[in-house]
Amino acid sequence: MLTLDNLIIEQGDFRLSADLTIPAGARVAVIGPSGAGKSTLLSVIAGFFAATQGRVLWRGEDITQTDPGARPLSILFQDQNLFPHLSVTRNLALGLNPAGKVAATDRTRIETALIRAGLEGMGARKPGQLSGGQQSRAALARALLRARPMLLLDEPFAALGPALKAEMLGLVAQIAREQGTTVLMVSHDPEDARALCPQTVLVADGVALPPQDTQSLLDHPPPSLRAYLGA
Ligand SMILES: Nc1ncnc2c1ncn2[C@@H]1O[C@H](COP(=O)(O)OP(=O)(O)OP(=O)(O)O)[C@@H](O)[C@H]1O
Repeated sequence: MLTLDNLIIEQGDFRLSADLTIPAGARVAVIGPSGAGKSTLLSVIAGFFAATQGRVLWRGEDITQTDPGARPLSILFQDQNLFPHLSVTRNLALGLNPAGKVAATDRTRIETALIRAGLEGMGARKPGQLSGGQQSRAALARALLRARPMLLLDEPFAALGPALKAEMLGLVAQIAREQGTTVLMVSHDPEDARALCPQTVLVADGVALPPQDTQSLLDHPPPSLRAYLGA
């Protein structure tokens, strides 16, 4: 269970509050107007940005001051996921061990993760030698390998075509089911939310609301969401 306990997040004039709980193993979309604070909220959970007030708890344990690398989560962005100068295998190895040494047992696990992500035999390539979709797969393979309890997704598949995006979302859902992962996914596409996330956190008007049913939220959007959806 992820708890955001009376969080106040401030950034210049921007202010966002969040007081909510996400059950362990839930798949939750984070949607709301541009600039509402979705990415900032994920940054606070990941530990890249400190809230002004309040606490972040995982399974009741206060992780507010925990270093990003020691938090029980992986995060995927639209870009900046892979180190361009390292091979795919070494990029994945960094997910297992920050020193990046590839032990023999790790090699087997890495190859298995690559196969799962549809990248068999591509471990020696640099990210620049992969297509955009293959780079997304490699980043997802690294998250799969890390097997952290939480997966934060910040529009990671936005640049992909519809078929590839659907495939990647399917892979996320499969991994999340198998590993019992709690998924929080920022998306600008309501259909992504419907496809992957039964629950949604609406971020609008300075507040991140507790998760609510995705279907009924999108079918009956409040005014703050209606304008954004163009509904
Ligand atoms: N470094 C910064 N200093 C001050 N304000 C910032 C900074 N970075 C972002 N902001 C502001 O914080 C607010 C939240 O930004 P954030 O990127 O979290 O929104 P978002 O909901 O993810 O937007 P989008 O959907 O457009 O990606 C915005 O109003 C933005 O202008």
